Amino acid sequence: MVWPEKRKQKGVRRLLFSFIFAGRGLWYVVKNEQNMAIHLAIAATVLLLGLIVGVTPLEWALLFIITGGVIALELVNTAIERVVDMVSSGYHPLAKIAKDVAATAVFIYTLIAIVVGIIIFYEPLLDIFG
Ligand SMILES: Nc1ncnc2c1ncn2[C@@H]1O[C@H](COP(=O)(O)OP(=O)(O)OP(=O)(O)O)[C@@H](O)[C@H]1O
Repeated sequence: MVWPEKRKQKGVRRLLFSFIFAGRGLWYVVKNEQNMAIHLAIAATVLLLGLIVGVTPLEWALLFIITGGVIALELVNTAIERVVDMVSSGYHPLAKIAKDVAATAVFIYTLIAIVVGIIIFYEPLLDIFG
């Protein structure tokens, strides 16, 4: 099913509606999920740190992949949580598995992001503060 306000649109306007819906989704998660605020603050800090220490183009690419990846996974995690809440009333073992697995995906990617961040920033920060 396509939402009526988008179905009416064609071409570029339809694309524009997709961006508007995506923006609403992002805004919803930022407003309602404390974890997302934390992820965004860390992403901003990491990118600022990248500017300060002057990372290479390849390192910039990695930083965007890890920070964007954590944010994208948190969005998918929230979407899964909402769908599970919508279809399950009360406690259900499958609801628990779905939410736990989705949360684990965010957790594992976050751990990987931390390791990549340490690899990139360890030496430059040691040079500055060591
Ligand atoms: N309907 C349910 N049935 C069984 N277990 C559930 C159900 N809803 C949540 N749980 C369990 O409680 C945990 C927390 O669920 P919740 O919906 O609060 O997710 P959360 O990760 O804390 O969400 P948020 O990111 O909004 O804080 C889940 O990981 C799951 O183990």
